[in-house]
Amino acid sequence: MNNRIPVFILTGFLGSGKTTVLKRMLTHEKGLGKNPALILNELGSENVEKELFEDESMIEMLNGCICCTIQDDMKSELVQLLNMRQDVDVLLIEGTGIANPREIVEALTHPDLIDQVDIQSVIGLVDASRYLEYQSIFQSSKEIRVMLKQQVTSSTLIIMNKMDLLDDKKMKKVIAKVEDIKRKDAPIAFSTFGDVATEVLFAKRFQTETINLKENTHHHHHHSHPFQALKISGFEAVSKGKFKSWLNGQEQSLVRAKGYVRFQEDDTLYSFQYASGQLQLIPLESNSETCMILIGSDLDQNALTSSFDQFVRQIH
Ligand SMILES: Nc1nc2c(ncn2[C@@H]2O[C@H](COP(=O)(O)OP(=O)(O)OP(=O)(O)O)[C@@H](O)[C@H]2O)c(=O)[nH]1
Repeated sequence: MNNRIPVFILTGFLGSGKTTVLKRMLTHEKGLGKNPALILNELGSENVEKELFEDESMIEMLNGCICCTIQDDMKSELVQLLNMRQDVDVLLIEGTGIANPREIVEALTHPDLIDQVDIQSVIGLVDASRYLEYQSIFQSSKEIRVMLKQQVTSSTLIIMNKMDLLDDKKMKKVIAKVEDIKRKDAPIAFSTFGDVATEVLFAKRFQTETINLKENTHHHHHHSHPFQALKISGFEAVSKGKFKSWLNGQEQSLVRAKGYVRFQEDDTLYSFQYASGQLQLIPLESNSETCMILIGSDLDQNALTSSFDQFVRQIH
């Protein structure tokens, strides 16, 4: 008898589209009358995307990264969730943009869990519009190249996302690079906003028994991530134009930003997403405090806060 819960792991660099795909998967599963549970692992100290998943069974894991600091927490919370919620019939896990999915696989194959969960697929999102740049901008950082490579090589399905943001020539280059390192049996699906066919998305592509992580990939080292997440919160309504140009002006160090912002123009609270140099705003009916989570490499909190003050907080 096999009643292990199917698990899908979503991996991919910061802003590549994991949450976008996760939402599609949730909608699909719920449409089938299933009861999905989620594990979201955010880098910042607050999960600003919470409102997207209000009705779900969710374990939030903040302030860390599944792969190094809270792997054990994930394991014990998951055991607890599965004991408490006998009705969960599919589990979706989204790692942070800098998680090594192999470590998530490692946690899921722990003796306490292995009999309860059945990994279906490691779905790797690639931001096609930024793949080449990330490799070249960070040429000096071996860690980033290693991280991107780990995510691609561990994936059993690659989703090349953000196809709307690049031309054919660049696309060919990205495909060639990814083809070069991915698993031979991992197909590539091309997408815009994660619009991948559900048969492709939900196919079982992972065989727990054929991957021996213990021998190959587990390292008990304390590596430091080259990324940080900074939170700036409780600021006044800002000018929309200034906010955009401030974000664009941080191009050097800022890879990703998200949070809640209020604009002087209409005094409405927006949930914002900033990735690939693009700002997306969704108006909310909520009184949440404004906050910004900035994710990037070698961020200087003081410099960022004071520059934010200068450019955005000034009310003229
Ligand atoms: N233009 C464009 N934008 C996209 C596409 N897919 C996702 N986005 C946007 O990119 C931003 C980041 O997408 P998410 O799904 O939140 O990415 P993520 O991988 O979960 O990001 P992290 O939380 O940083 O790990 C959002 O504003 C999305 O709406 C796409 O195909 N094209």
